[in-house]
Amino acid sequence: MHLALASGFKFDYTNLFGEGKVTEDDVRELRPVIEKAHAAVMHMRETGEVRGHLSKDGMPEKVLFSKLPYVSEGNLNSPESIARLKKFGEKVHDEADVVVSFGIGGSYLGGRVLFDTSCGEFWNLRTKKQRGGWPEFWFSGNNIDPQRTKDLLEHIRFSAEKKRTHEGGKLNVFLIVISKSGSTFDTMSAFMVVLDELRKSENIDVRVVAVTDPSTEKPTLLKKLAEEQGWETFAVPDGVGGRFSVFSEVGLTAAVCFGYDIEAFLAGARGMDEACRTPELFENPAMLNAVLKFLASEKHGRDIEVLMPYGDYLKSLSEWYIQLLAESLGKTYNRRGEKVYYGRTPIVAVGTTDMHAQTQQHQEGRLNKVVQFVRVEKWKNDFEIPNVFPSVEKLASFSGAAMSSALETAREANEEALSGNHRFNALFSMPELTPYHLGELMYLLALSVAYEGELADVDAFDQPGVEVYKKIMGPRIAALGRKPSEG
Ligand SMILES: O=P(O)(O)OC[C@H]1O[C@](O)(CO)[C@@H](O)[C@@H]1O
Repeated sequence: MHLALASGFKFDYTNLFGEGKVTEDDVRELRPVIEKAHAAVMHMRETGEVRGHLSKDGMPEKVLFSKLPYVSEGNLNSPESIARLKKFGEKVHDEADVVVSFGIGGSYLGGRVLFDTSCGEFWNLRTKKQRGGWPEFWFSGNNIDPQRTKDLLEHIRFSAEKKRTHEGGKLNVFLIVISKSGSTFDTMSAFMVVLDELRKSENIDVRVVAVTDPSTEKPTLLKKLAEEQGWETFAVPDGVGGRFSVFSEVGLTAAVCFGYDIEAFLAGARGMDEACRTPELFENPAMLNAVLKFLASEKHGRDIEVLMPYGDYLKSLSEWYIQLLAESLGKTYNRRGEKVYYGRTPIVAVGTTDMHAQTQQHQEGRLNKVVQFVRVEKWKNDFEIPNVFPSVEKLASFSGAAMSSALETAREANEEALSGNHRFNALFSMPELTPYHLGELMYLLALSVAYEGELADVDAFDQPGVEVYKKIMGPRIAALGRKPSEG
């Protein structure tokens, strides 16, 4: 049982729907709610209005992420804004040796997915020439970690020294600071440490680019700083929450620094958005995904979702999804103000790695999980496993197999084993690991949480829970600082 798009993207829900799983009766019973949810999501698409959604300051706020895939005049992503981003990418290509992107949560995770899936683990170990002239690209500000900050600085200083010795001239470093609120401690503290240290080096030329809320009414601290210091800026548009911002200048500013095809990525998101306009449940991938996962949780107690892509470079997709699902749907109150404690718990897993770690739990632990597989059908590179030790029968037996086929065989075995023991699972299948198909998948997941918010009647676009610890932490961190009397 699967839903396939013309692009080749598939959602296979055979092991999530049917006898002993989410049943036709479950879906039938929910029909009126599903219809209302679809009408609400269509309304959100057209007007940006989501019933009951308020900003952090308690003001009505539009939800506009579903506009982002559409690049046209007057839209959040317009031909001019895309051209400007690409021009910035060209400047980075021509002038930067090193880029460091500072951000956390939505200001980090989406860019990380784009980086990992296109550049991989060894990007920064290659020479500039091997990278096609693109600079090194590092992330920072996604933790308050003194050791990694020191290691990053040491690496940049070392590169500067190397450049001075071999080529002469200064190392050109671009620091991209991404923060919608403009004052997130983790991001800003790492940025200030790195900026301050790099400025001390005479071999390094530092340029800063800020990505923040562009509102002039109540400018963010980062916006004010950018104005004061004359830094170039890009925008986190109003109405686009961090966890939905990979389709905006948040994800795209980082992406153009490593030559990512941002237009193909947005085209994939657009293709998925168009596919999700139909009111036919079994033809609408985001609605179907949300309905099946909601019912699996509410009717069958499967309220944990393990997002398990097969392939190392997709691990960050799971990490991005953690924030999307957790902040969007983990809510104490529904929109009627009743205590519901809603929220399916997301778990990161990677195949085949976690088959040797988590699978025991998935296979035999509590019957409370849905394992959501992600598969790449055709890999850009592949290896045939060679017959290196012909006399060792066991090793010789699988020689000749392609690694990609073995990877899929392992996934299928896991799927069959889980299904054979009443373990709910499903599969998103990407024809290839391209920006287009990644755009489709990430957008499907983003729109899915909009549907699920409607089904559960919770506000999927706020995150009041994260303010609680911030209120405790803020004054305590401030108290650690130097007092004015201390100079
Ligand atoms: O972009 P900002 O404002 O620095 O926020 C980073 C992240 O912090 C959160 O506000 C949670 O604390 C997320 O929702 C957000 O993605």
